[in-house]
Amino acid sequence: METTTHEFQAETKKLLNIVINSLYTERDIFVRELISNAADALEKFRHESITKTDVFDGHVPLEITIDVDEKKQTLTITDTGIGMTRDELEHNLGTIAHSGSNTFLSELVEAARKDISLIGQFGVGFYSAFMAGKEVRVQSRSWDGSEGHEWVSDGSGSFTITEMKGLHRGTKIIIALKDDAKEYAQKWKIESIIKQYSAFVSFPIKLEGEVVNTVQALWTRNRSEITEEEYTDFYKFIGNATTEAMYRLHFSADAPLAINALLFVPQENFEVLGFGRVEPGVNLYCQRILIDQHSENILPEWLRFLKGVVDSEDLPLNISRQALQDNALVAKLRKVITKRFLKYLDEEAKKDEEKYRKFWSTFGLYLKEGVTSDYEYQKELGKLLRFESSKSEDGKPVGLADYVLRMNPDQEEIYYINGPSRAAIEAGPYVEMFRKKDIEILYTLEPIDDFVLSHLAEFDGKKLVSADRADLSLVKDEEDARENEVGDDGDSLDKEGIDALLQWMKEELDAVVTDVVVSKRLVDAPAMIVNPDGFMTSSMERILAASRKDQGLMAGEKSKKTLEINPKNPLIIKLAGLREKDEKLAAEVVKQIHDNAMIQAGLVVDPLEMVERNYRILNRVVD
Ligand SMILES: Nc1ncnc2c1ncn2[C@@H]1O[C@H](COP(=O)(O)OP(=O)(O)OP(=O)(O)O)[C@@H](O)[C@H]1O
Repeated sequence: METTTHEFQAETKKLLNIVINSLYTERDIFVRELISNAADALEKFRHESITKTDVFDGHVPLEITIDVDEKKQTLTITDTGIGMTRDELEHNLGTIAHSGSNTFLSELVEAARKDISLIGQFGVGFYSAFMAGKEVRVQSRSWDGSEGHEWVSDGSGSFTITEMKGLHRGTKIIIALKDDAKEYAQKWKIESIIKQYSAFVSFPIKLEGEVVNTVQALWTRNRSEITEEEYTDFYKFIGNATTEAMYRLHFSADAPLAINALLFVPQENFEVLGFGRVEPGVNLYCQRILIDQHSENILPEWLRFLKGVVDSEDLPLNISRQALQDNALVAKLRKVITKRFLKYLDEEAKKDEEKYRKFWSTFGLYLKEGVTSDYEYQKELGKLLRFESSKSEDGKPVGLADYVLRMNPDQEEIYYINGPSRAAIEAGPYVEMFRKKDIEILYTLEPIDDFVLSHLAEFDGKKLVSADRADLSLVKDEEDARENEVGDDGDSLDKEGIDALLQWMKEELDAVVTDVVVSKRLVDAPAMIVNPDGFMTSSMERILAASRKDQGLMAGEKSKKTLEINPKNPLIIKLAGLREKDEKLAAEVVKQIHDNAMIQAGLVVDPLEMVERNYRILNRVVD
């Protein structure tokens, strides 16, 4: 019979190399990977056979069989699943099927370097067979009934495929074990791995003729009958996790939709650990039959960190994966489950804020992503956001609902200001008036925060307002206004002096500001930059400029700012005097004040020009 020889794809060779040489401490997972592939193949077959009648070997029971042979040192895993045609064998077991295989690989290398045990979370897939096998044979026959084939490789660089007659539907994997992997030919060893990793596989696993797993869908059982241990074991199984989950939500509903959902929040955020974007971790079932693994449809993208299952009897069993995407029922399910989960988080936060804070620091970024990308859940998400504030303890962010409770009776808006750190914000000009009037202000310390709050726009009927807005309504009452206005107490400038100074400063700064005005808000600082348009905050502007630069785009038109000055500040008072004596130097000082205020706003100035000017001023000082 004709045998063809094929080279592994370059990426596959790399992967094989890693699998064989660096993952040996995590060897046990290869059993889990092969069982999970077998279960996938069975699920696929079950799903397909619902709609098709002409399936090959239709009478064969759906199960996984495992046999060990201590004498021959082999381990054999057989499934009666969907099987593979010749082409599928060549393609699926010769290349890396994952999308973006190269990124996957580099992440894998990265993970191997960091913490080998984390790699188990990703699933190395079929190739993990070579962790323990010196040779792997895959005999497979597709459910379409075409002739079966055998695939053979020692994992070094190539594989062969030969036609093989008389096979049943499904796949048999025969692993000739390496000398140092003999233990995998022992029944107890395999049994303990199955108990640890594969207890919840939804098909019988027969080890040497004996069923060793409980084939029951945990999520369909009554909550009160499920033990903590069972939940944890199930989470470990479904999330490939080694620890228990941070949060768990198990809920059922009958109307308007029949839903059974079991969702887990992991302990770690793998995206920030440097593993790239995580795949969605929730599987969609209909009456216990898997119809969409790692479903992208059942939850919004920003909940991709969740693990678990959703089962709904209302879904048509024969729905194709493509049809799921724009199925109205799936959209409804998504909405119900998402809202329920967000409500659950809010309840948990109320019960144990400390624990929720841990969740927030690990997964808060996803919820922020939700606010900026999904209008539908903004109200629910708003309650879950946390920020540091002028009234929060360092490192203990507060929620918007708490802020609202503490608001002054006459306060109508919720204020926030962006900055690189609590210390930097508190030393800056924007919080001065808030401090003086004892009004709480939120500190947005992350680049994305201002986008989040501007998308949210309001909370509990109160507008969210950045404190770098020009038209801040904070100084409303006349008293304040008067207090901050120019007095004639000799310490400050008179009205004419001020007007003249403003006029002149405006001329000097004409190219960079829209206006120079007397501030009603500054208490100590000489000046600050505010945004006249009130839409973009300085932080948002900085980030957009940086991202344009990253993308190699031309810098956008810079929006012009307004400079507010404090006529009670000694520097400003003396500036008027200096102007009379040495207008040239005074003009340099004006420009420097502007640049300083820009820097405090987190905005970019021309460093070359600014440093040169700074030296010119210093030279005069030391003269
Ligand atoms: N027992 C099997 N029966 C049928 N097809 C299989 C079997 N094992 C593997 N395959 C096919 O080979 C492909 C590659 O398997 P591999 O385990 O490397 O990746 P995967 O299963 O797609 O990804 P992951 O393991 O990360 O879930 C699978 O997608 C599947 O199409």
